[in-house]
Amino acid sequence: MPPVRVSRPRRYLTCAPTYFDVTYAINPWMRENAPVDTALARTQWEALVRAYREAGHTVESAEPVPGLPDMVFAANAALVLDGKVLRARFHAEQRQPESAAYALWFKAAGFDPQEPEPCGPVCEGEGDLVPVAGLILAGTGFRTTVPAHQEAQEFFGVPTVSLHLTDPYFYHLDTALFALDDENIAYYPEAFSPGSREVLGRLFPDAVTATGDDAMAFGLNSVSDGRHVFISPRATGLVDRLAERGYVPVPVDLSEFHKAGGGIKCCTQEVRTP
Ligand SMILES: NC(=[NH2+])NCCC[C@H](N)C(=O)O
Repeated sequence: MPPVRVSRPRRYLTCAPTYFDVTYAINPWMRENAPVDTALARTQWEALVRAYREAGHTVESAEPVPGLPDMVFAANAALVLDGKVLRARFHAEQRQPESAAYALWFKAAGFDPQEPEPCGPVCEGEGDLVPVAGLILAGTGFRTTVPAHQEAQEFFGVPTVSLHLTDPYFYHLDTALFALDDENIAYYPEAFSPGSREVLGRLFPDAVTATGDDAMAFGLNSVSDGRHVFISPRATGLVDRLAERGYVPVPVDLSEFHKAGGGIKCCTQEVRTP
């Protein structure tokens, strides 16, 4: 019998897809996909918010800004740990204004977000920084750079572990790995360099690993509250493996957002307060 998994209530920051679209291409998904169905995107995003609330979580929203079609991907705007907000410095020029737009929400919500140095290293928030097991797993290769991992370590006083991503379809760490709970992760080993794979194997010998099909279906871009795993229903193999381990998969299909290279986790920033 798998263990009974226990959820912890979470606070999630999102941004409505009012201006969501694919108008430029900064990852391979954005080059290959048909136009976005805006009405369907809205319906899918509302289903995600509903699923979070039904599981007992708090969902808040930053004000969407016209001309920022990727602002719906709230995960990238910052990393919040212990109430401390490390703001993003985006790689793509088109996304750079999002950092300040989200800072307005953080200030209004009573946080004191740090002011990122204009010429500092690229850091795409929770897209590449995943807190778990007393560490921050930190992705690099396409967006966030290693100096930003060091910056995060200094800022939070939490050890960072740099992991190298090698496949452009998995350009953010959160497209290839997610935290199942405070101790364990699920990931797609082939998205990482051989050395980083070995590191993950040593740190998480009990991890759930996913296949290429599950990963391409955005199965690793999931959100877990420790019990419920909000996951793409297209990642069928991973859904089954999680259920075998005692997690409760909650299917939410964000197919319209896949066209921009994003899924459930990308649309969700976890606001961790003490
Ligand atoms: N956390 C994420 N993986 N977010 C997805 C971001 C998608 C966005 N179009 C980009 O390429 O930047």
